[in-house]
Amino acid sequence: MSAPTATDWDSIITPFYQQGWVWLPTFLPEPLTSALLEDLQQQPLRAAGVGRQAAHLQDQQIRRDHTAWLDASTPAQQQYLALMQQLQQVFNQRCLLGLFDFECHYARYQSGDFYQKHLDAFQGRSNRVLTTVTYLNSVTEGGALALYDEQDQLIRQFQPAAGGLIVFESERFPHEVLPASSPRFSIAGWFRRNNSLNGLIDPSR
Ligand SMILES: O=C(O)CCC(=O)C(=O)O
Ligand SMILES: [Fe+2]
Repeated sequence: MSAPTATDWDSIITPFYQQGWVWLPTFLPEPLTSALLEDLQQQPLRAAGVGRQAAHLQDQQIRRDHTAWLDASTPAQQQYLALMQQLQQVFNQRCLLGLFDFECHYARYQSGDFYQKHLDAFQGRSNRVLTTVTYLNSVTEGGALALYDEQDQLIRQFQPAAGGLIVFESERFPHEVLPASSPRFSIAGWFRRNNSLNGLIDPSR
């Protein structure tokens, strides 16, 4: 697997610095995208929860995807996590974000599945700094990611493209997954800061 060159990192950092998000339709090399998709299909996926306390039925009104956390247990996962570690270093060196670690899960949306508009982090209540979503297959209809600004105005809808990556500031951009009309596979992840949360447990898992 070849990592992006120095100039490629520029094409990530410059737009991110200007707008707080960046969309890279061809981030992952094709062999790694296929290996990850195959790996996802071996994993026991479970109905995703929104919060620890939320009841399952309530969760289902908000999101319908099935997920499995990556734990570096396969070569594909190791390669992906190594690449994201490089990305973490670049963000830390160039944007001084103080990112401390990365967690991510596979997600499968089947036809009709969605994730209602939400923020991945609430100010002061989470140590999630950056959200990343890597798409493992291309979807031509339905299943777009809609990204909104701080005034709740639509910025853009992104149609999942195999190997594509979006990165955005977790506290700043509400977003939603529009109902899928065919299977949609991705890896959603979060770069985190090592905050002390005054006894609050980070609500990520
Ligand atoms: O899959 C996507 O495009 C976004 C998923 C998402 O918002 C999340 O898992 O928090
Ligand atoms: Fe999200």
